[in-house]
Amino acid sequence: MSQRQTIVSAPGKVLLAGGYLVLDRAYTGLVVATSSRFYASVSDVPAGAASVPTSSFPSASTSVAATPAGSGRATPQRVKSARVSVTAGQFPKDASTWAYDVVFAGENAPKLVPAHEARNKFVEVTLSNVLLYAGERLGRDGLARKLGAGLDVVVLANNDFYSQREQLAAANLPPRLESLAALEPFCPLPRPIGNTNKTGLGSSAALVTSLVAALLQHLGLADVASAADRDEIHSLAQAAHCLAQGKVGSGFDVASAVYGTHVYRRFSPSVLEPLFNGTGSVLSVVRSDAWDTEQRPFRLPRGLRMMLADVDAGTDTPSFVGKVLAWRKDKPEEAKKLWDRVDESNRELEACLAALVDAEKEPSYDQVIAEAASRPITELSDGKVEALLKRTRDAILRVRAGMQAMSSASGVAIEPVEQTRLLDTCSACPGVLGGGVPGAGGYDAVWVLALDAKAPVASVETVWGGWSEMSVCPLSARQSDGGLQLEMSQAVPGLAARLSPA
Ligand SMILES: Nc1ncnc2c1ncn2[C@@H]1O[C@H](COP(=O)(O)OP(=O)(O)OP(=O)(O)O)[C@@H](O)[C@H]1O
Ligand SMILES: C[C@@](O)(CCOP(=O)(O)O)CC(=O)O
Repeated sequence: MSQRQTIVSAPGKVLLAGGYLVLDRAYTGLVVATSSRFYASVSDVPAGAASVPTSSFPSASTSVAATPAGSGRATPQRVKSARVSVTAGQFPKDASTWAYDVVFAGENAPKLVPAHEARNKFVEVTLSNVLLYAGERLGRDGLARKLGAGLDVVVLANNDFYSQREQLAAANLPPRLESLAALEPFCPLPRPIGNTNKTGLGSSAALVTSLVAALLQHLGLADVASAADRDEIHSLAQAAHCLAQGKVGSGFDVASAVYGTHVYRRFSPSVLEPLFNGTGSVLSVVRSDAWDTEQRPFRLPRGLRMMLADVDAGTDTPSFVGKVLAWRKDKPEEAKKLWDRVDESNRELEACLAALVDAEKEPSYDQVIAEAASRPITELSDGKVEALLKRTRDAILRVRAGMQAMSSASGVAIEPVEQTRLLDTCSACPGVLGGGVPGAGGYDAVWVLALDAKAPVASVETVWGGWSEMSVCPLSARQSDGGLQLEMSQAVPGLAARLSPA
């Protein structure tokens, strides 16, 4: 008999503008969700296939869930054991399955006892927080009933989340968009996740968010189609992602995984304090009135296309955030002026894109876009749409100038000169509005905003393909407006095959 299955997907992210600023609630960031998605599929373990109700590894005293406030120090009681396993479907199986027995301590608090030695912090912290939340809502017996013999979870990411250079080379394919389309969906990767190169689309945020949403949907605790439930999923996913990271970032990546493309204003980090210091329960934090995050609607205009590339400069981009923030603390007045200037450019870019969205209703809009695709943007006439395209190009250049100023002031290579050369060359192609380094910047990736037509896309691809200073490999993702989505396995190419047992 086939088991009940729930699949939820969450998009990847690109922070077009607002890197560093978005860490501060005074500023916002322009985050674009990608068409590349992360999928979490949850199925019931068939009754009778339950694990032996004791775990051989390790003892229950090493269980991983934080005990929620007020639940006491009761020793876990093995009133009922369900096995929850998570498998990263495209990675080598022996190193990519994480399994836990769920045991109950005190009144409602479920704990996870690892069933194997393999550990994955993001998976583990997410599962434990979802179960704590579910235990609080359903009570111990209610949750035990819902879990039954357990849950089998499979997570799969679109190819874009991981570098496909090796797969392309193995298939003798050049790093071009058409080659990416020739790779099989959810292409198997040869090494465990920790030894696989990621591309910056936010795999951990998309993993945590899709996992939280799929589990809550499967347990009947949320409906991803409901706006109120999405907010609750968002708060729980932010909490789990921050706990797994051991720090509180801005959270724009989790927000875009939930809500899709938008203008993001962060939550006050203090909302999560009770979880970090063990004074509050997961449910009380998720339902706290202190969540003050904001999402302003925003999308890219019709006829524009976001292109992405994974850059391999042979240089590891270290974590820049600490250094930039240290500089900001050291030079508060200089930093405030710079932050305000960058913010002005970011808001100008948002305003230009919004004005273009508004201009979509002009009868000439599509024709102007089609004609502009074969000409340098600077040479366009002063018609309404043409002028908006030129203004958008200027705004992108100003955003980049701000990031370059941040680089030289803080001594951190946010837009390194190698990236400046690449971006300037792309920006000179016909039909290209401009580009930038996403998020924290560095050597790892670039985005380009072009008119969505053959000529600009081909010109940018040619620049990338011939670039010798660094290896530039396109990603197949484009922009997408949507956030969390309930999925049917048959409707996603390659998904059903990857989900069915070999
Ligand atoms: N397919 C997957 N299955 C299970 N866990 C995954 C998967 N992909 C990523 N992860 C988890 O996310 C971690 C990587 O998170 P980290 O925060 O270091 O990167 P990231 O910022 O999300 O990277 P990127 O933005 O480049 O995707 C991995 O160590 C693993 O725990
Ligand atoms: C520097 C920062 O503002 C953006 C980091 O973005 P990314 O992970 O490099 O895409 C940090 C954050 O927002 O948490």
